[in-house]
Amino acid sequence: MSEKTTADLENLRGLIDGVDKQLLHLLRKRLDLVAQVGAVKHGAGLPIYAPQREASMLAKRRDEAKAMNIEPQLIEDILRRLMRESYLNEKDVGFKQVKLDLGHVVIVGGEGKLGGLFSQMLTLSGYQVKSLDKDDWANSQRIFEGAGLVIVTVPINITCELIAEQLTQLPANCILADLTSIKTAPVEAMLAAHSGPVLGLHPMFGPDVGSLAKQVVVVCHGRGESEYQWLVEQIKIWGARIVEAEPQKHDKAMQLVQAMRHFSSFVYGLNLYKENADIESLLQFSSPIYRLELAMVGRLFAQSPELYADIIFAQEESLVAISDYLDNYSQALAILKSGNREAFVQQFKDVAQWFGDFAPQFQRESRAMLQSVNDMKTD
Ligand SMILES: C=C(O[C@@H]1C=C(C(=O)O)C=C[C@H]1O)C(=O)O
Repeated sequence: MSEKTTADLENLRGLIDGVDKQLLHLLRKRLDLVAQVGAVKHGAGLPIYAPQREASMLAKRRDEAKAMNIEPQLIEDILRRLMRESYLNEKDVGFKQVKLDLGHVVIVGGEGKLGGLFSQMLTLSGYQVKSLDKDDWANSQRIFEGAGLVIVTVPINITCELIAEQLTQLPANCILADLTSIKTAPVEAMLAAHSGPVLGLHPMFGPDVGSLAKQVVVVCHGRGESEYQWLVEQIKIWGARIVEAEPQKHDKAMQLVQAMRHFSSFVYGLNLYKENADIESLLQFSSPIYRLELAMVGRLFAQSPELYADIIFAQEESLVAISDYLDNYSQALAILKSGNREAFVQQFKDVAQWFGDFAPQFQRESRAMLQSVNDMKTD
């Protein structure tokens, strides 16, 4: 059945359609300007992401919106979405090549998704990239000859063994790097296998990001920083933020951020499966936050089980973090079973106090996310 309407309504809708078309023309104009910005940045070697320019632009537009009686958050939302588009469009122009006399790059595991992304970014920056995968080891000698950078991005459980067995004969000045999501053991293995420059990298994002703008790449220094400083600069030009970390400190954080978090998402999914939950009807009854949570858990199961097994099994110490979680769950459940509402409320307050200013900050951030979850609804 078609929706009801009136002549007046249709008239107004015609006018709105006209305004929306004008918006489209303005968007085209903005995208063309951004493409020019991309070309200029490419020439000048400037990063794709300019946070200060963004902040000052947003502040001005918010003020102007207020003066025009427009909700400032409306223009901010629109501009942030447009800026995301800008990063993708700027990327297509390519990036300045920081190191001109490198020789070629070899990506060990280049057929993997993350390897593919780095291969694309390096190619867009003018480097010659060769991929080395399972079937290519017979030719590895030839592929490594003249290489200026070798990036290892293979499953965690074979990374150290592969480095120790296959990467001992690299050219002396070649930089050896890895993208593994743990850092202590791979960096040690690289330092032992190769006498040249070594660094550990951990991109804190999945291969489906589209652009590296605002994404974080962790850098663990190994040896010969001055030799690989250009690579760090190159990654910054792609728009990423660099966070330097000691490998041990990084790995400790991963026990909570990755192993424990992914494991609890896994159990959440496992529980829905065992309860034979009806996702369709759960979604119908779900508030936006529940939908977001379900999306976060559900997306895990759209990915590779091996990848998550690798991440969760990577560090034995993660078992402690995961067992602690289970203990805390049991203790909280005991409070619930005992019907001690007071104790629950007290613990809630303790945790809230510990979160401090982060709690209201997370509430603000999630409000915007929840609103866009709601915007996505179509029926
Ligand atoms: C267009 C630029 O690049 C990026 C995109 C921006 C935009 O779309 O307005 C603003 C700043 C940059 O992060 C720029 O630097 O001006």
